[in-house]
Amino acid sequence: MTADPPLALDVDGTLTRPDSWGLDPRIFDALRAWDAPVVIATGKAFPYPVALCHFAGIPERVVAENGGVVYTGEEIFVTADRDGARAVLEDYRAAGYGLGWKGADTINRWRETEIAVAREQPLEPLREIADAHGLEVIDTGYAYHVKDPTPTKGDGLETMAEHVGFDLADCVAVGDSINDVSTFEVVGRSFAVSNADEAAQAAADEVLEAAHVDGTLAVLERVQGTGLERE
Ligand SMILES: O=C(O)COP(=O)(O)O
Ligand SMILES: [Mg+2]
Repeated sequence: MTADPPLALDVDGTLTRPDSWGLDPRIFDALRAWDAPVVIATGKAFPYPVALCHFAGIPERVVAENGGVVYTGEEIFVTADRDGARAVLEDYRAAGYGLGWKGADTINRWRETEIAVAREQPLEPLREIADAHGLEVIDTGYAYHVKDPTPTKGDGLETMAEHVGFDLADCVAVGDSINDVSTFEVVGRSFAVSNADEAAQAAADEVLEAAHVDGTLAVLERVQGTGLERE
């Protein structure tokens, strides 16, 4: 029997609706029907992709916080610490800036290894301060992430593949931004949705014609049943 290939899917810009914010509901059935490991690889804090898997009714296999936290469904790996990002935030605040999130900042509340800053905040001083602390700022198009240059989503995916027991050469990835480049570098087949940023488009094996979840659903249709032969 031919199986489906393992998947590594980004969330924002990749599983979301083209016209507005939030997941496109069509993705739930597609993920649930998938006959191979599905890894949600995101820059979002750990609980978000766990909840996505939970409500989609699929095993919880997540690479969160751009690789800082990996949950294989059995074991949690936290491979970065947050002290550096905290120090950057302190200096950024001392310079008169802030995180920029409204309400109780649920974006960062459960984040364990990095800090996300709203994109309305000034980027240059954040970059300068992060640089002075040996950290980087990546702009996903949804937030500025203050993080260690490693681990990356790709590193997290390697941990996942090793523990779940699939081959990354068989894995298909879809993403939309610079934080997906490391994913694209470690998988067998990579696709950037048409709304992807320059870095993701350049790194992907193929840039799709369709945007957001329409692009992702088109990939799923195309690669379904193209995994390894199984007994
Ligand atoms: O958290 C972000 O900024 C983007 O999230 P994503 O990696 O799922 O697209
Ligand atoms: Mg994204």
